[in-house]
Amino acid sequence: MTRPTIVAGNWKMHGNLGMAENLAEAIAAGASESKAKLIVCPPYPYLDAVVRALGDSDVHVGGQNLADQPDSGAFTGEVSGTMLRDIGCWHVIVGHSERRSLYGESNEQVATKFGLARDAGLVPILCVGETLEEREQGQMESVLKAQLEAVVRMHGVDALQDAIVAYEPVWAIGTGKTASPDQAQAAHAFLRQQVAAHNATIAGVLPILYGGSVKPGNAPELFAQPDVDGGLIGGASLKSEDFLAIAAAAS
Ligand SMILES: O=C(CO)COP(=O)(O)O
Repeated sequence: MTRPTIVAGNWKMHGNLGMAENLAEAIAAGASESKAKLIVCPPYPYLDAVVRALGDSDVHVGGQNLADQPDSGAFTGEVSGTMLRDIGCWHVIVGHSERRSLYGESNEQVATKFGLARDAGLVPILCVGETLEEREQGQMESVLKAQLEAVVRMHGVDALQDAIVAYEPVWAIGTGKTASPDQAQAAHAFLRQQVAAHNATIAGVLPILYGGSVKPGNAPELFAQPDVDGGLIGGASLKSEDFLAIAAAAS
């Protein structure tokens, strides 16, 4: 079964308007070389400028988060999936480990956001991953299962049909410590098996990206793993040359 190869950049809370526009323009200029589908996720205030800077390139834009409330209402400081779709986003990251750990998002809250993203017409990028402590205590599989199953329980496995999963081991995020290709493959295969237990067809076409200190140097061996369908890139997505080099590794 064929799955799309996807390389997504999570810019996190970095940059300024000029940097966001320049980065988007440089990525748009190099995107036609890439066989992988490219997505960039800038901070909220720069989304509109990045959508414009990308013009009619094939690069899609995503939010980094969305409200756990539908459409609109008295929710100061929040941004709904409908608003993201309205300004030209096609994707949104849900359940990034920084949201889970720094802002206390539970598996259920992440699952709620996942459903609202889909309702708004966005393709959610569901992040899952274990901490170092959980891995060392042999809990990797149970953590991944709980994070994934919260979504399936709330929305059914069909909700994974137009979705992306990103395996991001917390210990590899921003640490320079990448999962080995074998470690990534084992986690990705486990996640795919979990989905297959509900529906093998959906599992077969579900893109599962790896995230955590991906760089141009380590991307080829990670992306060569059979269940690794691309990457969710943090630090290296802030330099167009690095992001495009990673994209080339996924082609
Ligand atoms: O958190 C990440 C992407 O969402 C990964 O970040 P780094 O690539 O900086 O480790």
